[in-house]
Amino acid sequence: MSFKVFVDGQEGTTGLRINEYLAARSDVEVLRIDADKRKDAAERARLLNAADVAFLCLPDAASREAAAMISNPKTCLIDASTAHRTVPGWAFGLPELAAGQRDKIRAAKRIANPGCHASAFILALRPLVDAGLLGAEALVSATSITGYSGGGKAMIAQYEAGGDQKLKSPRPYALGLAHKHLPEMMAHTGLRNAPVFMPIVGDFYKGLAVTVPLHLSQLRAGTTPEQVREALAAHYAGERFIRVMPLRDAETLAEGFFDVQACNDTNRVDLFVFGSETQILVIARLDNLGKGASGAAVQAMNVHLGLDEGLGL
Ligand SMILES: NC(=O)C1=CN([C@@H]2O[C@H](COP(=O)(O)OP(=O)(O)OC[C@H]3O[C@@H](n4cnc5c(N)ncnc54)[C@H](OP(=O)(O)O)[C@@H]3O)[C@@H](O)[C@H]2O)C=CC1
Ligand SMILES: CC(=O)N[C@@H](CCC(=O)OP(=O)(O)O)C(=O)O
Repeated sequence: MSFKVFVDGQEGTTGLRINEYLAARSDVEVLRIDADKRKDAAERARLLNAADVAFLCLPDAASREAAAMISNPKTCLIDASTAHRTVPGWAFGLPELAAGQRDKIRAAKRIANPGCHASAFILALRPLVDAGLLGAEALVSATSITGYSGGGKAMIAQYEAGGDQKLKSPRPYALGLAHKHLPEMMAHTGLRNAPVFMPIVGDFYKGLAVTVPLHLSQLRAGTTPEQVREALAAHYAGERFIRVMPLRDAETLAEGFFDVQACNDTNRVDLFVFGSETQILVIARLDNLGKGASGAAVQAMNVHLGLDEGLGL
């Protein structure tokens, strides 16, 4: 059996990558929109409603518009934008989030794909909240180092034009402390306070690592770095796309520097715990266009349709 799939926003960064994943598959038929009609509402509505699964790889406003165009009750939407990630009635497309999340994705006709920074942050902290090591009232901070493809076509063009000296060094942003991923970071970790979150974009195409620094005194009394690592390993036991690295990963420590790009071209998330007697760093690394966007969207489709979750990588 072949499923009909439509990518609304097929010419964009996330849409193109989804199409690359789908091109290798014989179990899906991709419905294409003519390039000159890709913003034609009637043609988009026709294809959205002809699809078993439609990916929305659009700015937030266009995603909301697309969602309102659906009249076919069988069409499942997987929205890569920020528009629906904490909206009731939309399942959060992160199968590894917690027990039961796959069932929600299977049952839903509306799936919100997590944001790239948010996926890494949530996967690093949700197990610690669930295990009672980190209280829901905890005040945490996080940084994220990301490649420039996270900013879509406009940012890619800016970096690839070259010549602007400012773009050569890493650039912290979201300095208004209101990054658009904060609501989903809170909603899906269970943390009641927004983290102090500072993303940093660098002069490389893709790859992302979120770091959460914690004093052990912020965790349940007596918690050790070993227990933090164990909580992550227990939460993700059997998850094919999540790798919990050994405590104080020797290879990284020997290298002396953290490689933000080592999950590129995979759908994997690597979780690290580095620690001293009093402090830890929890780091989650992913490809912002893999598990941070397009890979995650295709994985969610596979879960929804009851197919193997592998992406043929
Ligand atoms: N890049 C990333 O790493 C990630 C992106 N996302 C999210 O995914 C969504 C898409 O992002 P991304 O692919 O990076 O963005 P891009 O800017 O690369 O692509 C967006 C595409 O949408 C098209 N578009 C805009 N408005 C409309 C409309 N009304 N109807 C049809 N098509 C339209 C654009 O057309 P045109 O070609 O004319 O500009 C463009 O091709 C965004 O919401 C983004 O926040 C999520 C996770 C990661
Ligand atoms: C470098 C860069 O600008 N990154 C984007 C995040 C891209 C992403 O994954 O998130 P959305 O799906 O929510 O757009 C940002 O920080 O806003």
